[in-house]
Amino acid sequence: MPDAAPLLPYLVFDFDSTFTQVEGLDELADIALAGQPDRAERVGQIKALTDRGMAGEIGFQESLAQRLALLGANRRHLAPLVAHLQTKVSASIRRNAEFFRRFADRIYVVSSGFREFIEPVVAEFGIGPSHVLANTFTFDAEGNITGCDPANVLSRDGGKIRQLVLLDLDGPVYVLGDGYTDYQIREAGLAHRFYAYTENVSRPSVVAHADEVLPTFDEFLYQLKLPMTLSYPKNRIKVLLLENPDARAAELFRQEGYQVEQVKGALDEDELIARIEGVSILGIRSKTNVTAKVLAAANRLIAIGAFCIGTNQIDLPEAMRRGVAVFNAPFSNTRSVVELTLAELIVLARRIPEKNPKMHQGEWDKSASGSFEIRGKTLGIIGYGNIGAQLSVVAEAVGLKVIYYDMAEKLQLGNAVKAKSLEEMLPQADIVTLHIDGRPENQDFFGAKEFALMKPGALFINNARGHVVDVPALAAALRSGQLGGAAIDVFPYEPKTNSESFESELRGLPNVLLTPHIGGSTAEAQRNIAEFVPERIMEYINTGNTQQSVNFPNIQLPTQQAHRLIHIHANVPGVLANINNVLAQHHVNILGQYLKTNELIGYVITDINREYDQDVIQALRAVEHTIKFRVLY
Ligand SMILES: NC(=O)c1ccc[n+]([C@@H]2O[C@H](COP(=O)([O-])OP(=O)(O)OC[C@H]3O[C@@H](n4cnc5c(N)ncnc54)[C@H](O)[C@@H]3O)[C@@H](O)[C@H]2O)c1
Ligand SMILES: O=C(O)CC[C@@H](O)C(=O)O
Repeated sequence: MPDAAPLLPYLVFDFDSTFTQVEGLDELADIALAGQPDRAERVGQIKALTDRGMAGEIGFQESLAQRLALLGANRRHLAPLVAHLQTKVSASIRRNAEFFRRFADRIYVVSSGFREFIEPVVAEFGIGPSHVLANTFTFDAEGNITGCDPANVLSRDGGKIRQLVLLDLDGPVYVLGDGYTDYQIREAGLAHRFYAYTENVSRPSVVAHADEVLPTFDEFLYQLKLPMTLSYPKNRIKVLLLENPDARAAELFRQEGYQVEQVKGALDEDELIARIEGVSILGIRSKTNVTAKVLAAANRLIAIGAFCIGTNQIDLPEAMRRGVAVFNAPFSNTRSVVELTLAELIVLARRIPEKNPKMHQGEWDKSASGSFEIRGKTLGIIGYGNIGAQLSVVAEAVGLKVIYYDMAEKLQLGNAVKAKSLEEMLPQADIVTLHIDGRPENQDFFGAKEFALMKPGALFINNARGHVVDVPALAAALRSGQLGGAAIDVFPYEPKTNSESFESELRGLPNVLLTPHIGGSTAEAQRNIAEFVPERIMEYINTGNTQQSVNFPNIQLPTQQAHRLIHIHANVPGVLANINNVLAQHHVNILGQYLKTNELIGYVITDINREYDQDVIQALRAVEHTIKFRVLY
């Protein structure tokens, strides 16, 4: 980017809750009052006074005098305070430390806080003492803080205004701060713009008066086209979370600085199309179908997070064609499904689905008829993937014999025996459980023919996907007694929200346990998923690494001191050569490059040695067959 120094206005920064995430005096009180019985109460009083002062409810001088009286601080508390504040610099300011060092002569920190702790904190950012305008403490002979220097204009009401008059800056002035006194500089005509800085605190009375609101410093740099560490402010990234994933997911995205919007249930195609514009990250579970039409309407979509294992609800090839990476949580709820399946096969073997409702109706039906132990029985597992294989181990531990069938070659665990076909397996199994994935080819995978091959009176479990079983055939097998019972957690159509009723011909059939798709619905699984998926997506957005993506070539390139470019293109010959020709024509040196392709797309991460200019970016975007191009940093 070109050097913006001559164009840069003077930037006047507030310190407390703007440059740093906290209020210096509040933190000093916390340190000074450590070990005192009334610490919490006094710190609370000091914070309340700070807030009232910042919101303009009481005069600054009055707020300061009252706070200092409560403080009881000493000179020896200042060193630990500084060390603490150095760890509390606002994230986006620390991220752009280079900007501060480069333009330090245009930056002033004007604060009603105290020079004793501000100077050492901002020094790390190249801002020298002459560009720090703040109060100074007064001390008694024992080093106790007694007050502040009354001669300093900043100790009085309207102090920041007077300070700006004294500064007499010879160019446009932009003020960035979280407090009312920062806005007053603009109100007094001493600044051209006031930016309400809300990264740490957002005060309605201040925001209401702002020319612009800045959720981060990146946003300021982006708006003014100034050099910045990120290529795009994180606060502009919109996340839409559907189907209520664990609250941790929204928390992690918000911590990253993204805007998060949540919808409790699933959305149908039209509803999603109406919401998807401007969304960069879409989070769903198993009930929202992300179709080609939805993807066509998604003008800013970078990634989709499936907060579950299954991804059959997403048009993965179309997402790929549009350069949208999809991530899921392939193992986070595996154990939960295994435990449910184990419980179900015991419960079905004891005909509990029939006995429990009878008890609730007052009927005592004590009988061993149709009940059996699972010890020594044969469990047939269809689909020996993550869930099927783990179930195999647990089932053997409780005395079941395991026979499994999978279309792919799988590592045989324990004493499990592989069946070459369903025809070989089904007549042998006392209980059959499905754990295949939901790919479209598996539609009606298990139907009348397969039920007929099972042992008469055997049990059937489907915790995989609803559409892989022919439900009318299942109902017929249950009614005829060919099946002794079934546990079903997944259905071809599932209600979108808890307020929609559940319709199925399986309702009311004997020894049938129906559950509302809760195989993975445990606190542990949901928490694991809510961490796993956002972490993968943020890693992709921040570094370009596609590790564990279900539709993108998986690339993991270590970060290095470089600028990183991400290029997604149709997998046709010559694209990489064209990218490298553009870089060579612009004299850009490649420090590292990795290309991986799959059947539809090519994905290239390129690390380059110097700041890119807009011409290179435009030329790279124009490379034929480009699907998406992103500059990461
Ligand atoms: N009920 C729930 O809440 C819940 C929770 C998690 C996962 N699931 C579902 O469970 C299923 C299994 O999950 P997983 O993590 O073990 O998946 P996985 O991908 O690890 O395993 C699936 C296995 O099925 C095999 N397979 C696919 N189609 C087959 C076919 N036609 N014939 C034979 N084998 C076939 C694959 O080769 C693979 O080994 C998925 O459908 C998933 O969506 C449901
Ligand atoms: O929680 C869900 O909606 C889906 C759970 C499960 O089917 C999965 O695919 O992980």
